[in-house]
Amino acid sequence: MKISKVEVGLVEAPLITPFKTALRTVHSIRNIVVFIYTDNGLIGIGEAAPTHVITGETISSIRYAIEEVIAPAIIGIEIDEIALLSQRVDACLYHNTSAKAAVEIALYDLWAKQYNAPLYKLLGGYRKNITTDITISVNDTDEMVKDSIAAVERGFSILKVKVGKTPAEDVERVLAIRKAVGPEITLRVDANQGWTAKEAVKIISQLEDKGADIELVEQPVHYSDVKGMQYVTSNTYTNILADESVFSPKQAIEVIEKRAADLINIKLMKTGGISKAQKINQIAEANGVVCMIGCMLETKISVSAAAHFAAANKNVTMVDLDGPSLCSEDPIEGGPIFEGENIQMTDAPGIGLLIEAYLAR
Ligand SMILES: C[C@H](N)C(=O)N[C@H](CCC(=O)O)C(=O)O
Ligand SMILES: [Mg+2]
Repeated sequence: MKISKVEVGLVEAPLITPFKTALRTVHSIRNIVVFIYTDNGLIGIGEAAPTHVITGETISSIRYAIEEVIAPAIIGIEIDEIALLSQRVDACLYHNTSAKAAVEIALYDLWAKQYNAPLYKLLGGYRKNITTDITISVNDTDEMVKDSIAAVERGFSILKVKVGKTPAEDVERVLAIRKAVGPEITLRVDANQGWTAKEAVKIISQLEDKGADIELVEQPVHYSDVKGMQYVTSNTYTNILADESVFSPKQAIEVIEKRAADLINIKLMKTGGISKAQKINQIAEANGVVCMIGCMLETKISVSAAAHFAAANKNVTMVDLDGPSLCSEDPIEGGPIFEGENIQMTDAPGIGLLIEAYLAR
């Protein structure tokens, strides 16, 4: 079963409310979708999010990378040579991790379909259900409190609170949300690189002292400031989660060796797909570091692949796969079932999406 054709298109989905972080504001999702065909008629699907502020990629760069560079490197190869295919995708160009992820997701979708098995079972099959958090965009405190209450009313028990845009107001923001949602709700805080190391220590210490009861703080400082993150990690009690600082297995090793963070956020759009995500998770697990699976602004296509990766791996204990929950419409049917905070795996082959129905629309 050989790869015969690679096609690239667009997938669009409106967001319920604008998505705002310290890095950007987005009003609707517009991502690349990739279809990979085999000579016996199977189709694999993948998706790439153009998160230029984090991966440096745009719609045009992803399209070019897939059509002009990655596709020629994989056409004609047998789908069961999955390690060779991953190596080809990785080696044919530098960086461009989301473009690589879209292709690798489609390849793994095909690989599992070939065995008529759901991908999460072939990757390890550790669990059938996972629980995602939901993002609260950074806004004025009152709006964030309102959004947090609405998220809890939708059934979410874990909130990922975005901060870092106006650091002087961040303690007030988080404390107001804690007061509004009560002690039972888990709060994660994501600064998206918005603080300096000293600011981070001051803000996190105040949150600790004032009883905000935060589960973790994600990427407090600039992605390249590994020493700064180490300073934050060693001068606070709260768990620090590395996000933008870890794209590759090598960066994971550096962060772990330097004790620059307590936890690692793995995203397929940063790793270039599933094979490197597996490697980072194994490195982390061997060093006693647990991982989060995260996403960019992604639809159910690539988030489904991330859910399969998370369900497969015991060491992935935290889930931030809220892309579909942030959208007012689902672009595609099938795949894992997203119901509020619960994501339930199914036995459908591959990542489980109904590609033919999507293409026929
Ligand atoms: C969507 C997800 N919950 C999230 O917050 N991801 C961000 C980056 C997303 C983006 O800017 O597209 C993160 O974890 O930093
Ligand atoms: Mg983050």
